[in-house]
Amino acid sequence: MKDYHFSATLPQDARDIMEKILKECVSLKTEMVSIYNSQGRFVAKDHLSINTSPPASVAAMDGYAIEAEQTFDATDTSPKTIENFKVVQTGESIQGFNAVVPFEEAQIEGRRIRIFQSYYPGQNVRSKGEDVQKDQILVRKGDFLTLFDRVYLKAGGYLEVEVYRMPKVAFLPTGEELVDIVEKEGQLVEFNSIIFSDILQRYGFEVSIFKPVENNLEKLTEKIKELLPSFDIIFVNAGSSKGDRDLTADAISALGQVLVHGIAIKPGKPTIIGKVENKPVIGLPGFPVSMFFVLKEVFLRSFFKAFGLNPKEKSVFAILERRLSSDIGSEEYVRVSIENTDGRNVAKVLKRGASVISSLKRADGYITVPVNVDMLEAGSIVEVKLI
Ligand SMILES: Nc1nc2c(c(=O)[nH]1)N[C@H]1C(S)=C(S)[C@@H](COP(=O)(O)OP(=O)(O)OC[C@H]3O[C@@H](n4cnc5c(N)ncnc54)[C@H](O)[C@@H]3O)O[C@H]1N2
Ligand code: MOO
Repeated sequence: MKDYHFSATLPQDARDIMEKILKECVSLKTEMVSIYNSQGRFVAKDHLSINTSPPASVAAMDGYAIEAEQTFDATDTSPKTIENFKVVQTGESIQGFNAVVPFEEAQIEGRRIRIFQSYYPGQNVRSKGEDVQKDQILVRKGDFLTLFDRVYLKAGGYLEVEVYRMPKVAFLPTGEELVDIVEKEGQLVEFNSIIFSDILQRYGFEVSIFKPVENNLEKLTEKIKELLPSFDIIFVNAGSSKGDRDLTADAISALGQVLVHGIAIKPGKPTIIGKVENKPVIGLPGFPVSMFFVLKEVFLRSFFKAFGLNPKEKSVFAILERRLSSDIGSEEYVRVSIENTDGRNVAKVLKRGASVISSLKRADGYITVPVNVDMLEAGSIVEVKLI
């Protein structure tokens, strides 16, 4: 008889198992890419600056390069006249001088200039190395490259950067009801593939989306087998719970091993972690919201940890608008919108159903309620991970 029950693995245990199989089965190669094509990639080694930027002290204004000391005590009523100066344009070296008087603040008198105030050394100057010093760390191994990391790399002398090649991942939806456009009763639009590709492409994974497979054990098993040689990780979507037509766990066991079926998280409980021919095969729940959180909080969190990656995700602190209750025994992800009221961030809890994408559309982020917490009081400060 089919077993309809699940035991749920604790979330941290499930993440540890995921991390272990990722380390065992996946290795990240590296490649050199142009700085211009490096957005959204993880750096594969520490990059130290080759250059100093600016390479010399340069003018920050168009004007006269001077020695600041010669202007000390100059005022409107007792100006100073200076003979030793050089006309410089913004960005030009001020070698031999230490300050710049903008054209509009001085009067030229033949080969001399008259100054009406004192200037300090370094005034209107971009000093040598003020932005980047030679040999300083520009980006660290594992850093997710942001726009300004890349600007910094180029300023520090790099035109190419060594990054990780992220795994090739397959997304295999299951269910004969899934179509691109609904034409008859019983059909539903397949949209989880958009969530999947967006979240993983954001971090540079090479994503391939396949057409839905029907709920047939033989067909599903065949399809997984066919994909194995070409991909590093296979994600099967839906069919993860224990309905009569939920076959993902059976297909994985037929080919390899199911290590986890059921995690104490909400939403996302029916998640499957498996291994076939030394490749991770992961069963994601069919509900879009569940799939989203499993990808973020189980798969990606474990992946980043396994390979020492820093995705630079952002979170903000907010005040919880209303008391929030949660089931003890599961780690719950609660979607919230953030509103700024009287200069303070207030987190408003949105609908909690796992099948409603409208609540994700409205959400700015989510709160994680730990396994052993059943209540967060109104007014408590919560960390909101931004979506
Ligand atoms: N008797 C039980 N039923 C359910 C349980 C349970 O413990 N016992 N768990 C529920 C929970 S929690 C979740 S989450 C879902 C997980 O469902 P499955 O992974 O088995 O997925 P399906 O039942 O096949 O699909 C659920 C729902 O999502 C739609 N779907 C599936 N794939 C896509 C896609 N690619 N794009 C858009 N929509 C998709 C599918 O049509 C279904 O409507 O199970 C509960 N049931
Ligand atoms: O685990 Mo389901 O994902 O709660 O809705």
